[in-house]
Amino acid sequence: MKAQRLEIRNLRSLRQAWLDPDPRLNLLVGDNGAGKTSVLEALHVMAYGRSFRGRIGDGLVRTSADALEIFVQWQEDGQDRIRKAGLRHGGQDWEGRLDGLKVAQLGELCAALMVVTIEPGCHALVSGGGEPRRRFMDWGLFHVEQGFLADWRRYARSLKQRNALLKARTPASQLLPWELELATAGERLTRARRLYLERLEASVAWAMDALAPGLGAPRLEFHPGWRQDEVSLADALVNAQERDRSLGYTSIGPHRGDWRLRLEGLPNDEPLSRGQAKIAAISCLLGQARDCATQRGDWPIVSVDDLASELDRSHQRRLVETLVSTGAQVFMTGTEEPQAVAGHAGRVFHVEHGVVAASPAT
Ligand SMILES: Nc1ncnc2c1ncn2[C@@H]1O[C@H](COP(=O)(O)OP(=O)(O)OP(=O)(O)O)[C@@H](O)[C@H]1O
Repeated sequence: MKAQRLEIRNLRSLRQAWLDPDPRLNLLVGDNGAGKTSVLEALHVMAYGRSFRGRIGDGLVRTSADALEIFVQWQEDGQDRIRKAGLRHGGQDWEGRLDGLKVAQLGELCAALMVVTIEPGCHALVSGGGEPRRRFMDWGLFHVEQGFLADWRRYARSLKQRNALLKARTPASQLLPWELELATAGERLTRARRLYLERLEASVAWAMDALAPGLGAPRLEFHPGWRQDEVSLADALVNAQERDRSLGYTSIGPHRGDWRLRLEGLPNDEPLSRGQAKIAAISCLLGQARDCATQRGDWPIVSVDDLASELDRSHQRRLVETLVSTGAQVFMTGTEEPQAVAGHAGRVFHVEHGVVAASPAT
């Protein structure tokens, strides 16, 4: 995917910004607090319905404005059709348009535009809690597996119902229909997640080999969220009823599913440094982008916020060269032009006090 036009209004310090990006590497340069990350947040919001720095309601709308506005025009690789998405979001209320038509759900915009964001906090993907890893799996499946979203919604709906009944201490017989629904959708979700991670391993290995061969071959170890090797989800839910009733929520199932990155170069699971964790996480994200490209014939847009954060020069160079070799469109921020980017940037944007200005690449 190649963004041809990006317009942003009232997002943090950006009152109004327009960018006509290069189809390859775009560099956003400026001092701390200038508004570089906010440009990447705009792309991320359109692709995920939230920022990588929190929800839209949590300070994304410019102080004194009612709502932020984002417009993206892009073309999918190998397609003539020009696509356009617009979003106006006030933190609660929102309006979205896709190719000129009003959308009923934010998910329609998220399904259209694929963006993979590499940001300073992304090391949490390998060293943090399960939530970002579940989102990672489900984002990949959402974009490459038809039918996954329907199963995911079915699961989320029945989980909500079961939890409400548990809280109300409803008799076990009334839980059963929801448990059946939960188990059917949950087993399907789990099968899709397992197959996805098995396939993804090769793409993560490709990225790891390019970025940090010393860490060795990766293995993505799947945890379904219950003892799937011993019992079906339907039986596990019945077995957990007593405990869940006292807890007031469903304690097992795919909503507790997870995966862990295991590295051949660290056979005893020695802890990774922050920089190593970041490189490992970047490898997972790049692997995911490559899997999308293989499955859909179209690379997602890749955003890299603060290239220099946690990465030494050699890893910065490896990352830039790997990204350039894929042909993906890349947006990258830095307080100055990183050495690793020299000669690669198609367009440089200078960001100062919330104003974005393009200048020819040097
Ligand atoms: N809701 C808001 N309204 C107005 N300004 C805001 C709002 N939220 C944040 N800001 C301002 O926007 C700026 C943050 O911009 P951003 O994080 O994009 O900068 P940056 O160039 O990426 O900085 P750094 O290099 O430090 O990461 C800060 O100056 C901050 O005070």
